[in-house]
Amino acid sequence: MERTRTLRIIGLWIALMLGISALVLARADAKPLAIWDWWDIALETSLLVLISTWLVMVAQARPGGRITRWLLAGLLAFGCGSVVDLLDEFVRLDTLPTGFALLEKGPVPLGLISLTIGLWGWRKEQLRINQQLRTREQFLREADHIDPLTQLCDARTFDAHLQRLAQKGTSCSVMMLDLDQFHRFNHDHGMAAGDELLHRFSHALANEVRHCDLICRYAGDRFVVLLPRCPASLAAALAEHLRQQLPEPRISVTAVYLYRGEGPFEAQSLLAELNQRMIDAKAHRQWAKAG
Ligand SMILES: Nc1nc2c(ncn2[C@@H]2O[C@H](COP(=O)(O)OP(=O)(O)OP(=O)(O)O)[C@@H](O)[C@H]2O)c(=O)[nH]1
Repeated sequence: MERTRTLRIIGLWIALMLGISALVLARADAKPLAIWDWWDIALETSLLVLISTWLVMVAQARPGGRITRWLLAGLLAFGCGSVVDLLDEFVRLDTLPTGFALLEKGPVPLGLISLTIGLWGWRKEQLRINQQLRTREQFLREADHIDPLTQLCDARTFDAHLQRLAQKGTSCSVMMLDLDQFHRFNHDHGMAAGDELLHRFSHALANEVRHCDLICRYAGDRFVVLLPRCPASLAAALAEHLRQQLPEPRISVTAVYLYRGEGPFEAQSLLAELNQRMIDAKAHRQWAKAG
């Protein structure tokens, strides 16, 4: 469809160029070769080449419709004016019959008006499309269970992915990170500062894992990372590294992980085991602090 339209536009453009040239050259007096301005000729010719390129680009890139018609009509009119400007280098336009003055002065302003209307419509169209995309993105976010504060997946998405991996029997490590005494941080610095911390920490996490890994905000201050085909040794190193990514020295984070080798496994029991590890690690931390 776009190809046919492009060919039609190119055909119309060539016909217009030839028609105007034939009309002008047949009636105007030629200028002597000695006064031809080669710089102007080169400039006017390159303008025509540019306009031809724009015509092809608009015809190919835009869907049919009113806005496209304004743009194409504007470019064609502007192009006709440029053809006359180029001919002006070879013939004396003031020797043309009076009616031809329109051909010299009319197309460029008309073309610019038409282009302006087309561009204005294009802008409005783009704003509408952007709005639609934002709405669609919002819908997708909600449908895909994205946490609005951190922009990470939520627990449901994580459970679904873990379940799929468990059924397939892909080896993986699963990590859980939980902020320590986050309620105190909220209490001391305010909920807004707590939100900011969660936001920045989730960004830091996202920057540190591989593309194939999935990070989720599992609950308030608890994050989980699903690491397909990640051996336990790598998970251990990553847990230590991620613990250091907390962008706030007044608080710490506890990280635990589990590894499952090739072969189907029970997703729920893995999560239960991981939760137990977290409880043990927190208790150990409290105990060490008290001691
Ligand atoms: N600022 C902020 N706080 C949240 C959000 N979601 C949950 N919380 C807070 O996170 C805190 C979690 O409390 P706990 O589960 O006791 O965890 P903790 O205080 O980190 O204690 P430990 O995990 O035992 O170290 C609560 O005070 C919640 O109010 C949130 O979106 N923003």
